[in-house]
Amino acid sequence: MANNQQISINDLSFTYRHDSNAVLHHISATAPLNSIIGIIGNHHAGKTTLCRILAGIIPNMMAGDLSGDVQLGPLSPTQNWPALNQQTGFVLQDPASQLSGLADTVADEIAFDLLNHGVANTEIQHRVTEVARQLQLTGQLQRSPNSLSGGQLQRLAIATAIVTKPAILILDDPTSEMDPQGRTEFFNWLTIIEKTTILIVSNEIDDLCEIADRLWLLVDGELVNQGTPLEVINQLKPDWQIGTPQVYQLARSMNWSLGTDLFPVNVNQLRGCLHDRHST
Ligand SMILES: Nc1ncnc2c1ncn2[C@@H]1O[C@H](COP(=O)(O)OP(=O)(O)OP(=O)(O)O)[C@@H](O)[C@H]1O
Repeated sequence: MANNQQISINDLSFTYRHDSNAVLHHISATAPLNSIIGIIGNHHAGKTTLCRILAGIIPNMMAGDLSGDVQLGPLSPTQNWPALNQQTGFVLQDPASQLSGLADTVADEIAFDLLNHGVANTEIQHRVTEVARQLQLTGQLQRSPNSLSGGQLQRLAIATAIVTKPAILILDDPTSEMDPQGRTEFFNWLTIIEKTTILIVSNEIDDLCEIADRLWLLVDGELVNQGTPLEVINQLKPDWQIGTPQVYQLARSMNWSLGTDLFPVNVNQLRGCLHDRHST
């Protein structure tokens, strides 16, 4: 039975039009709304395809053979896409491709969707200023989007996605062009967004293990595991070829396990583990 408080994917399979092989095979997964879900996997595992389905781009804008069921709370990408679309911000792998191309300045680009929604001017200015501050674009507001660096473009794409305050944020590899400091700041910032369900594809396994409530692990189009980062990283199989966080590598090499025989995957867990060792 559908649960209005969770994301649930039930026996989802998908094949792109004109292809004979399925990209996603019988995927079933759940997670609570308002949590952070990291989607990880090997090369061409189907992570982007899953994001497109969650955002409703498949099947509403890209065709193919889709079976199974997807619910994001009360809404479904196949049955209630207009309503879901209104509540969803999506950041594509290629940030430039999601900009309007019509705005002269970064400020206008961020304001674009708000203008289309008929939001009042004072509110638009307030939100643009706030989002630019959060994403460190304040100094770029009067520049042309065409003049931005790759990392700044990614931040602009994120700004345009969050300025409408979506309840669901789907981020497909949003930090690939950011420098390490910008990336860490971005991941930290995700944890302070309230009342938002965040689904994020990323190869930055260290950062994901710091912030994600759950990980979904895709290998060759199959969901091979889901759970907390602690569970999923400790249950990796070598032939899946998934990178592990540095904390985990260090803890394994030093044999610093948590009481449960699991090795820590983030700094807090490592701290707890070292504290327990010193106090026994
Ligand atoms: N628009 C499309 N039409 C046909 N096939 C596609 C399309 N987009 C992706 N594919 C194929 O689907 C498979 C999964 O691709 P997808 O981009 O979803 O995986 P991914 O895990 O995000 O990949 P990456 O590791 O490159 O980020 C690949 O074989 C890819 O070639």
